[in-house]
Amino acid sequence: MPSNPSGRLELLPAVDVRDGQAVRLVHGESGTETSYGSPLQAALAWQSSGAEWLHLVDLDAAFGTGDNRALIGEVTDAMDIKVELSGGIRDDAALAAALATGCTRVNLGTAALETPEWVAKVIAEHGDKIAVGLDVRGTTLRGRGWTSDGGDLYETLARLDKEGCARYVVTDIAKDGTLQGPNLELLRNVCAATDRPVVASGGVSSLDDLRAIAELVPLGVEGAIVGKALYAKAFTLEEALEAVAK
Ligand SMILES: O=C(O)c1ccccc1NCC(=O)[C@H](O)[C@H](O)COP(=O)(O)O
Repeated sequence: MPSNPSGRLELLPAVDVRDGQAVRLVHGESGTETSYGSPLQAALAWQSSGAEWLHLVDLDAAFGTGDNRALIGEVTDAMDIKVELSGGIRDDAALAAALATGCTRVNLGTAALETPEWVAKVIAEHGDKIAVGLDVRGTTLRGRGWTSDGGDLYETLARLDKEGCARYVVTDIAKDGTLQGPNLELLRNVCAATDRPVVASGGVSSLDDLRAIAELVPLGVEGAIVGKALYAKAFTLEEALEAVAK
């Protein structure tokens, strides 16, 4: 089901923060960081290039190596555009801190695997301010910064659908940060299994990749997160927005 009335694929440039720096990882693995400097400067650059969304990740919170909460708050505060916050949001305190930044929505990952009752409760309380990140290797979900196994993708999806989850952010970890192209088959399969909108994440390498994801909008893909390709200057955000404009 198309969720985006414009029929246009939304783009979410990513700023992943580790130890106060904007970084990119390969396969989401700690220790594979390439640093790209100030998260605030990166976010402001995407905003001035015309982004409607920012996908902002606290990698330290995701890996359990601390957090960048103050910096994440500063970046979110500086944005006039919509912000999706991800990374380590696993309890009431972290969720309250994330929502208090004024972000548009938060992305829960590990919690959906380890504390499903809590996730059902916050979905009921906060509706579409909550998305769930389905981070997979094959069809096995991964949690804790993608370091622990968390069950079957489609069983979890069916449970979350029943609980009223508004939206899913689907990442093929094997593709993430590799510039190898998105997993279009996975996106098609997830769209076939749920009527909720899907945000695609991981692997985008070219404008043709974005055009291929945009072809899936009628199936239910609403947006695409773009990280490494923008930092590696494979294309500009302006070119990306133009490529998916209807
Ligand atoms: O989102 C998370 O919580 C997360 C946790 C642990 C490792 C990575 C995590 N997110 C990574 C991203 O969301 C990337 O920014 C996104 O998939 C972009 O990928 P790419 O375009 O391949 O750089």
